[in-house]
Amino acid sequence: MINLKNVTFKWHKSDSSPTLNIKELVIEKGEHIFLHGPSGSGKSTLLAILAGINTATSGEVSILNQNLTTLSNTTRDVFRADHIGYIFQNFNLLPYLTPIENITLGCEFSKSRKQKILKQSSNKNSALQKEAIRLLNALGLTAQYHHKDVATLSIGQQQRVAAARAFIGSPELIIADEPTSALDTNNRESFIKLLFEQAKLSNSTLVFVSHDETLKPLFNRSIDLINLQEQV
Ligand SMILES: Nc1ncnc2c1ncn2[C@@H]1O[C@H](COP(=O)(O)OP(=O)(O)OP(=O)(O)O)[C@@H](O)[C@H]1O
Repeated sequence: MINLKNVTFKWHKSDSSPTLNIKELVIEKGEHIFLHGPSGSGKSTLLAILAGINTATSGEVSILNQNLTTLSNTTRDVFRADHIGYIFQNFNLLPYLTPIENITLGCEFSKSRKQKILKQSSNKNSALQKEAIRLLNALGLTAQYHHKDVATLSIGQQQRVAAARAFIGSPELIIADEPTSALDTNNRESFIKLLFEQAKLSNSTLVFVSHDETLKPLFNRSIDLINLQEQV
């Protein structure tokens, strides 16, 4: 599913040492990975490389057998929209749209994700909306909030919208960057369990970043970025 070989990444050519220096990273389809490491160790940088938002300075980054380093920027953007759902640290939702609008809009960027939903539905007009509502309910946002502006929702509620947007159209890979940092421990665990349920339903691999090591036992495998990095 994910294969990294001899990957380095420098933010600037003049940097004396790379931010990332990873000899090998293999993640299998369906794994739920907990990625951790101290602040500044490069977790968000690595996620941006996996998502093709940034490109490796050297080495090979292969996702679903596609070497991202050989793709043009436009093709990489299409690849990301088709295969990757990203839950951002600050959610990146459009504040004056409703949860349903935010989620269905996410799907407009990928023909293949949209098609997956339309294929399973007899009513093509309402299929995307229905799927958005199913995901919001499954992720714990009750109907009374589905049509309110996202800006009026709490952080925990916005987080559920961001997760639903990532999952719509069942992308193969879900990347989550510290999405639980604003929640208390009980809510973190229950949110992660809901993420796992959706990941299972859509057969998605999950890479989840957090500082909070108490969450580690919930996952199949944890990766410490400090151990993964080659010392230079
Ligand atoms: N846009 C950028 N331009 C230049 N340097 C950057 C940029 N973003 C991050 N860095 C640097 O890359 C290093 C790794 O940052 P990154 O955000 O990946 O760490 P992190 O492990 O996700 O940290 P945190 O847990 O605090 O979110 C840091 O030294 C940071 O200063």
